[in-house]
Amino acid sequence: MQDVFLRLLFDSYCKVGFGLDMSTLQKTPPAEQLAFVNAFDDCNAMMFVRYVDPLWKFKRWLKVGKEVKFAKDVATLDSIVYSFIEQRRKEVLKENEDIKRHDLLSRFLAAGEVDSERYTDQQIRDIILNFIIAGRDTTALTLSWFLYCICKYPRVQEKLVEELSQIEPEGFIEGVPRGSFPSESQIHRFAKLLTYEKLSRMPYLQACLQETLRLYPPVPLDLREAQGRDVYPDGMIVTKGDCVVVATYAMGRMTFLWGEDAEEFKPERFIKNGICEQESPFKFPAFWAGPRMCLGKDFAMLQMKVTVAILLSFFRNGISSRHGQSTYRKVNIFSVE
Ligand code: HEM
Repeated sequence: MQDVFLRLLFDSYCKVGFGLDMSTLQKTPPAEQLAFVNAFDDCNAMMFVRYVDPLWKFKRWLKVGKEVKFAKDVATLDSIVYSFIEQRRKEVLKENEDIKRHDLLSRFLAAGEVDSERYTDQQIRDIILNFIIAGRDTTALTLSWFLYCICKYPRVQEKLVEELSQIEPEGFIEGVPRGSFPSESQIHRFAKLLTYEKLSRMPYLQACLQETLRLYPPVPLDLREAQGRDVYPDGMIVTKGDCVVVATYAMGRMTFLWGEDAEEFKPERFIKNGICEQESPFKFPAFWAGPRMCLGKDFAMLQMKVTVAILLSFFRNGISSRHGQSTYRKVNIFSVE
């Protein structure tokens, strides 16, 4: 499922970022799209290699090893992204209402029209790629761990499905033959019911996602370099240039923060009086805390809620009933060893 989520999120963020249908969820995506996603993934992996290889600059200068492939991948990304930018610039210049798009790229370019020196193509490339890098893997990994958790804890899955049944209390799935997959149009019809307001009124769904992020944060460690001397509340001294690591993964499992059941997947810990409470980001820093917090937090939560609502409303892991009778398709696609 992780691969499917990565593709889903890639398509989704490319749509929002560039206004493009990447179609990587298809069995055979178009060649240009495939070249883009492969170059994107390889560049991402190379960033980590550079992080741990102190000789990477030397290798780049010598044009040897992985640096050769990296340079090619960057060239592939550049040529594709710059052609998107050029295409959109032409559209924005036409000022034709019919083709006015709402993707980030068109918005940046339109803003640049007001003040033509505002963004260079390179800046726009970096903003859009950064948006996809920041959003795709984090959201896809959280969704993958979420599925793992609800398969491991069927009680939670059952409770969540019950909450999700409010979306369409009339039984949207009636008419779908038992044991068969719903059609695309049935899924689309259901997806249209998922308004922001409806999803905001689902405390258990929010709590399940928060609980997943507590136990399996997709950014498990975060680093900062101290700009000056500081003394921490426990007396530890940090001097200028020290590297400070915030271990978000470990923090999510600390019993003094979360209680003796810290290791347990228990969304109820966030629910108080029927409302899902937001923890202080300094206790729960999955999206970081302080001035450089994640800018895409609300967007990511919404994207995950929509995905979960659709998946769990149509596909479940061996749970049989809603209101006593199975009105959901019982398709065992999610199972945990
Ligand atoms: C579950 C999903 C996500 C998680 C857990 C997450 C987590 C984080 C974390 C921990 C940081 C701080 C990184 C650092 O400064 O070292 C961060 C920053 C950021 N995130 Fe996210 N993120 C998620 C989704 C997204 C999405 C969907 C977007 C964009 C649509 C996004 C955009 C950003 C941006 C632009 C920053 C940099 C903010 C700044 O430096 O001022 N994130 N995110």
